[in-house]
Amino acid sequence: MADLPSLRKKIDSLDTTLINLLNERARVSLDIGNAKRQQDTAMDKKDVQVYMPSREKEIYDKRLNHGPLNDDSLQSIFREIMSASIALQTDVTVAYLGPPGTFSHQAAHECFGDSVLYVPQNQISDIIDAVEKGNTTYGLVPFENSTFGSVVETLDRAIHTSTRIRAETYLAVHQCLLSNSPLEKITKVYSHPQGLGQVQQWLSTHLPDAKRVSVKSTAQAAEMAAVEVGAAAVCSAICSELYGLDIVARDIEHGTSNTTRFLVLGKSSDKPTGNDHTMVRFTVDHRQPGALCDGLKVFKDYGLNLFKIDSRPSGIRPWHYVFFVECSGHADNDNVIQAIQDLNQFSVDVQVLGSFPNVRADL
Ligand SMILES: O=C(O)C(=O)C[C@]1(C(=O)O)C=C[C@@H](O)C=C1
Repeated sequence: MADLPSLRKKIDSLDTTLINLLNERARVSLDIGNAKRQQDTAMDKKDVQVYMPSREKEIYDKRLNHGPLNDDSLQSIFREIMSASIALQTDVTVAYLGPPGTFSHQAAHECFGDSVLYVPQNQISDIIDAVEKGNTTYGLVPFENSTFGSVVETLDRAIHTSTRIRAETYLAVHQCLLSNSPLEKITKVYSHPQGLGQVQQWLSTHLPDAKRVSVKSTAQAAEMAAVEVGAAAVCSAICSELYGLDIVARDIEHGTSNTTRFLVLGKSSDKPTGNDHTMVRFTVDHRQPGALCDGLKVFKDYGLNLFKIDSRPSGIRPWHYVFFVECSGHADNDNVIQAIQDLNQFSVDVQVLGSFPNVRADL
């Protein structure tokens, strides 16, 4: 084997080649950005889409990794290459549920990397407002958790939105109990309702008498617990350093594989990849017997698989609901177009909330 100085010389030379290649790639990315702007002259320049989940999936899927780097390491490296790439094409901002240290912050970072600007928002509806008003390029919202279910704040705001889903991303969620008081002195526990829901069994066993207080986010809970004796927060371990709190207990979520699914929102969806999902929102006239059943049957008629159904009160009158349905396919696919057309016969206010590449290997 060669000696250390000559191996390091080899690394130096490879680094120079890598930097040159990365800059060559960056120049092509700048050209892509200009081509996108020229393609759609009618579009407000601000609205040109630089984040292309369909293209990223293609890049990740076709990469032939012969090692010794493992796939996860390579994925992280490419994540940062593409983060720098989109930031070259335009100034990208991503709104997320703040303050820093929330699981949303981590999910946004895993999706967009280091080179974009993250803008914390006080509540989920503010994220959607920011995308709608054009105050941010993209927004990331929590959609559902594998343990505690749908994030109702997201659904309720999604009843009235002109934003479109552009991508989905999943994050493994490990909840911790953070406090500057020992467990036996904790009388109050702050968290987002999802955080409290995911750890309710643990709290019932270990802190049955502590008051549970819902706040706007897990990191806000940490901020509050940091200035109150006897208070704790259910949040990410990252908040320990960020807000100066001790980790009293780790991994207190119920069950295994606690995972949260997030949606990336923008002004438009991306193009089909061949493995996409579409989210549709509609209401039915419940005085018409079988209206919901007939509405759902159209998906079967066109060979579309259904993955998720949610309903939320419409806010129009009591016992009137808005339905959210997630099906296979892309809104530009013929069978999805036809299914939506038929759905209009059985329901009102049908709205496609967006199509996005499916990133789950099991679907
Ligand atoms: O192909 C594009 O549309 C690009 O903008 C280039 C590029 C890349 O760097 O490869 C950049 C960001 C996108 O999310 C996907 C791909």
